[in-house]
Amino acid sequence: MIQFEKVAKTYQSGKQEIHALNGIDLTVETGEIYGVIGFSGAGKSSLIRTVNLLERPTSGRVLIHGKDISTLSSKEIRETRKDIGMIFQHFNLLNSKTVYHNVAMPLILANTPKNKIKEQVKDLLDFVGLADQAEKYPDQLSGGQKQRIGIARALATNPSVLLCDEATSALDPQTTQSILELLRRINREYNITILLITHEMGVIREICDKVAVLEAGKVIEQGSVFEVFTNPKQPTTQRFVRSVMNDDLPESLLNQIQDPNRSHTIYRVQFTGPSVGQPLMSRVSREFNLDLNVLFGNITELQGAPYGNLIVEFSGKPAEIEQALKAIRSDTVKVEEVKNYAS
Ligand SMILES: Nc1ncnc2c1ncn2[C@@H]1O[C@H](COP(=O)(O)OP(=O)(O)OP(=O)(O)O)[C@@H](O)[C@H]1O
Repeated sequence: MIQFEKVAKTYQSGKQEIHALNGIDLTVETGEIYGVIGFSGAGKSSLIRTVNLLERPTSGRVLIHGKDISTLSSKEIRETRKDIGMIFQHFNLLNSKTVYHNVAMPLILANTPKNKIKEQVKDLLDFVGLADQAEKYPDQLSGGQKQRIGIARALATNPSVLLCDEATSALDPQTTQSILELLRRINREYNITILLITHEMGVIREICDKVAVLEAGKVIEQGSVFEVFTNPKQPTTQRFVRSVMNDDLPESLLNQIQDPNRSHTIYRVQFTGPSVGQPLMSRVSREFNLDLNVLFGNITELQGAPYGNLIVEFSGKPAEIEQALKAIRSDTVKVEEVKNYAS
């Protein structure tokens, strides 16, 4: 478990103070994949770097498995660092060393016997799918392969926590997908807690259990990925969710929705879980004698559960529309009027 308690970080840049983190409270439970998202400068790197003391908080505490890391002795810090692996956007590999040597490095530093190192590096390279690349140098590998080496190296000391600093930001979408799958395997098979930072909401949707949105050094929204994606409250969160939920309407429809003189009312209908796939709209249309015009619709999967999203134009008598909305709404179906789609 990782706990941030009122964590603040202020940098001194000449005479100027930069408040990168302004009182972060966040708990990452053991076994979770927790994503922190934010635009550039939000404070993501500063936050993740406090976990392994690459940065020390100016105030507040970071606890790992209940222990305040700022109170540890140098020996305890070395031990704690072995328990926390980290991977980076630009991989941070030693280009003058072979793949084998890069992965072996943390074990060499920990004075592990040579035959054990050999055995462990073989297992790690097998796990990341690069057993046949041991004698190559990083420059001879693709970005995805380099990140796999970074992951193997991070796992060498058997950590219980893995920190991922924009680990897929330098990779193409297909390679990103395969690295995210590998991270999910690491989490599921070894029960390693993963804290990742990213500016890509797709990464959060793909593998995270929980998400926190960071803005100007503050957590502005947090919760399960399902909750945050289906009901984003803050404008910044809404922008991030929009960036991946792909419900952009064509320009002509947007104009129609935003026309203050339009006579029909437009609603967003969100279905979750068992309600997805039921012929609710056609039933309501028949029952209440309404014309329903579906302007947009998609079904996606969030954390293994289906989630449907429709933008529907309702035309009919206001009293009947009101009745129909009442009939549609339930625990798993949310309806709200779309007043300004672009906002
Ligand atoms: N060592 C430093 N000295 C001075 N200011 C810094 C330092 N590191 C970060 N900052 C500033 O702190 C703020 C937060 O930076 P940080 O790198 O944590 O954000 P970020 O969300 O990770 O951004 P990015 O995605 O661009 O890396 C920024 O204004 C940045 O310029």
